[in-house]
Formats: sequence, C-alpha cells, structure tokens
Amino acid sequence: MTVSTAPLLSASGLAILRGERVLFRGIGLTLQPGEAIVLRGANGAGKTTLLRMLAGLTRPEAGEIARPAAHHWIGHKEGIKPQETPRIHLALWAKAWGSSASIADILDQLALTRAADVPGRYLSAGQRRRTAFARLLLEARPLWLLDEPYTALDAAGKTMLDQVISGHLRTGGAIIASMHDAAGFPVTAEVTL
Ligand SMILES: Nc1ncnc2c1ncn2[C@@H]1O[C@H](COP(=O)(O)OP(=O)(O)OP(=O)(O)O)[C@@H](O)[C@H]1O
Repeated sequence: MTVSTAPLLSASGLAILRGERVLFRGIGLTLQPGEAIVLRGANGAGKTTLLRMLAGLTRPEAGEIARPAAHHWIGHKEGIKPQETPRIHLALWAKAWGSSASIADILDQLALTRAADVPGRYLSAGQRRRTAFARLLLEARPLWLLDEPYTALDAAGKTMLDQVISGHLRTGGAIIASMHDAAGFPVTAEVTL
C-alpha cells in the first residue's frame, strides 16, 4: 500500500433523524493515514449509524462525506452464511475482489486453521468474528471501518487483532472504530456522540 498524506476520509456537518428525534448533528472528522479514530457514546447514541454513514450504507440527513480511499467495512453482522466455512467464505471474497492472497496463511494468522472447514452455523461467535477480520487481509485497503471490533474476542483474539491493526496503521492505513472499551487500542482521536 502506498503511504500518502492526503486525508483518507473527511466528513462535516453530518446529521441524522431517527423517528422524530435528531440522533446527532454537526458531526465532522478528518482521518489521515496512520490515524485511529474511536467513536464513543452510550448504547443507542448512534455509533453504528455514523459508521454506516461513513461506509456509504446510510444516507445522512445533512452534511458531506469525502472518502477517496478504498475501505473495508466490518459491521456487527459478519455476513457468513450458515453453510459457508471460513475457507469458503474467504475464497468467495478473494474471487470477488480478484485477490491472490494466500487463504491458508490468513487462516493461520487469525488462528482459524482448525475451524477452517467448519460450517458457519457451527462456528463460535469469536470464530465468526475472526473470519470477518480475515477479510481485511485479503485485499489491502487504506480505510477500515469497524463496528465494535473486540466484541466476542478472547484475550488471544484481542492480541491478534491489535497486531493486525498496528500493522495496518504502520503501513499508512487508518481506522474508525466504534468502541465502549478502547483499552489497548491505539487511539489518535475520539468522537463522542
Ligand atoms: N433504520 C433505523 N430506523 C429507525 N431507527 C433506527 C434505525 N437504525 C438505528 N435506529 C435507532 O437509532 C439509534 C442509534 O442506533 P445505533 O445502532 O447507531 O446506536 P449505537 O450507538 O451503535 O448503539 P450500541 O452501543 O447499543 O451498539 C437507536 O435508538 C436505534 O434504535
């Protein structure tokens, strides 16, 4: 991935209504290569909604988003079908993206080798989460948008994810993540809703 100094994402004046209520308004942020912004706020404050907006999945009521960089989005739902094993899931995405990355190496890095051929319906919550994160390594994309990335991960999983995240930031990537507990996460700025 080429390291650049242009913002990977910038947003200003974002607002959204939910029902009769203004969930948030006037939200702006700029994300440079190597930065990690954490979205904070109580349950229901709008963190997932804002992340979806930044990913282009939800339209803002007001405001602008410029997202010149390619991004990966990992939401609450991992998107693994009941019959899909981690190996098949990654192979399908690799084909869709034209990725030639080694799926065996990625499965190994995410400690998924033993679960590689277990259908999605039988995977544990942590294994499903690891499978979703494995997608991040299939194709290098500068911007990662992660909704509660540590959810369901055990201590080893958190350490593994921290290593993946550090590597991404070191090579000029950037992250926006919603998080209730950011202990250990390399936060460069926070946005509180
Ligand atoms: N499509 C929708 N239509 C109506 N209301 C919605 C929709 N999506 C989210 N909401 C509401 O918007 C509010 C914010 O939801 P959101 O999931 O963004 O919060 P959050 O900060 O991520 O919460 P949590 O910490 O519990 O994950 C909630 O009250 C939710 O019910």
